Amino acid sequence: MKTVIIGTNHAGIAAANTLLDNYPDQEIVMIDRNSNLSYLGCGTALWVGRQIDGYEGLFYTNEEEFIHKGARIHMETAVDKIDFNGKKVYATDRDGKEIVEDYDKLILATGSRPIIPNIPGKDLEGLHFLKLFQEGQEVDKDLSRPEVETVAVIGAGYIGVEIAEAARRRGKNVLLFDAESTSLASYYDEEFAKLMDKNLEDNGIELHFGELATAYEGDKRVERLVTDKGSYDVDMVINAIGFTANAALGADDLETFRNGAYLVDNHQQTSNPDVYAVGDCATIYSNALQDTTYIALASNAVRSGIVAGHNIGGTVVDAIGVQGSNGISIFGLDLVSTGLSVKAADKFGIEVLSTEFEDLQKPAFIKENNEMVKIKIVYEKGSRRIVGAQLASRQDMSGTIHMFSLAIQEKLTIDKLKLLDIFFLPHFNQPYNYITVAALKAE
Ligand SMILES: Cc1cc2nc3c(=O)[nH]c(=O)nc-3n(C[C@H](O)[C@H](O)[C@H](O)COP(=O)(O)OP(=O)(O)OC[C@H]3O[C@@H](n4cnc5c(N)ncnc54)[C@H](O)[C@@H]3O)c2cc1C
Ligand SMILES: NC(=O)C1=CN([C@@H]2O[C@H](COP(=O)(O)OP(=O)(O)OC[C@H]3O[C@@H](n4cnc5c(N)ncnc54)[C@H](O)[C@@H]3O)[C@@H](O)[C@H]2O)C=CC1
Repeated sequence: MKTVIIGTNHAGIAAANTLLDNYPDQEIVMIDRNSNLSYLGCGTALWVGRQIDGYEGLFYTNEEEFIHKGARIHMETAVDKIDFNGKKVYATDRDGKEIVEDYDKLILATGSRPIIPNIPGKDLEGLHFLKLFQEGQEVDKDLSRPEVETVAVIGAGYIGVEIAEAARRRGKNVLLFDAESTSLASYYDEEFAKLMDKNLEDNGIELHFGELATAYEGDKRVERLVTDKGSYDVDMVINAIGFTANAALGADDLETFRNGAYLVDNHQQTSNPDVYAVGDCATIYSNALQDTTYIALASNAVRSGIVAGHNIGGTVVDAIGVQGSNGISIFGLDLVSTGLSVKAADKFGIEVLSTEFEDLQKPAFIKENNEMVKIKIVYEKGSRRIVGAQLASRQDMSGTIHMFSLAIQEKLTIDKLKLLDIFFLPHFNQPYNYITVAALKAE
């Protein structure tokens, strides 16, 4: 059987490796218009901010590995059209030559692309987006120019906050804009987002929230950013206002979600049984929402690629849904969340209650490495099942959010959490630790 995979980044790679490592009878063809693959975008802010030596370690595989495994791979080759009835993919390679690949099964792993602010001045130099490795290189080059003193970042979501920190670490004046009233508004309730806002301000980043960019101004290169509240002299602008699914290739032939992403079932199959979609170009099931949604994360891209690979290979594997777990670490402040915030639950019409607590991670007699932790647990009013959790600390709490991710997945109630067996050792936590106390406080 021959499977063609369009898109060879995190989702396409996971699907290809699953097929190549487990199903030797499979013929695999991979196609991507980019010149590189497996780049960890999450590392861009780290190397641009000089927190890691360079970008070399941010690629975890390469073209040769797939050739070695027996795949055929066309890089710098853009798919222009798919004939879903004739089961053929039409592409153009780097020399302008047409490539035609027929398929038995097709995997769409075409990912996402940045949303472009629809405002005047879009053709000026000095305007950046941050999706591809090449775009990270451009941002890094611009930041290296001494005449670039002031940087505007539009969008205070994950990318915007991370790249604002990076530009600040490079000694630039940084203005961070967002349409919402706080940073990270899609992921955290206000009392958590405001911790990040203060952290950003304490590190010299100028916040402009509830402010919408209306124009880029300048001669050849951007010189001013105009918003609905003012006009700011800037030397470069980084746009980070979200991603949209790259689903144009199948939009006329496959069922799509309200945001244009390919609708898939729990085998990653689209409305065409021979066509699968994975990663940022596809929908995903949220266990918190108990509904189909869209969450563009590498963690989801990898898992959906694995599910598609096994189902095509012949092993029935059901996707188990996700919670949208995510985390961010900025100037030493860590925020992690999973499932729904109260604000997100309200937006989706889910009636919830919440319980909060804040305490030192360990007993006060532990003087070293003992930071405050703030926790909020969100649970559904009727069922009392946990639907979300948020944590903030200068200490690593990723293990805790993984536990809450499982709790949401398994529909654990807040009442079941109250007496959960959580070990005590003063080196690690308190006898009454913050999870237990927050749960015990729940009404
Ligand atoms: C700066 C940044 C930081 C991030 N940090 C994190 C993080 O910390 N944690 C996290 O979970 N997620 C993070 N993400 C999100 C994560 O990178 C994406 O969710 C992930 O890349 C999705 O993988 P994908 O393979 O589905 O899509 P993509 O990575 O978008 O890859 C799609 C591929 O398809 C190719 N393609 C598209 N159309 C065609 C066509 N017509 N012909 C040929 N090839 C085509 C593209 O060239 C691309 O290589 C970050 C993203 C960015 C930009
Ligand atoms: N640590 C992590 O897990 C990371 C995850 N990612 C993922 O990559 C994807 C893309 O990240 P982002 O681009 O940061 O998207 P995002 O959705 O996280 O943030 C977009 C931000 O732009 C704001 N915005 C939207 N339109 C605007 C406008 N016209 N003017 C001003 N602000 C506007 C929104 O309010 C939002 O805060 C997301 O799915 C994100 O989860 C990215 C980086 C790190």
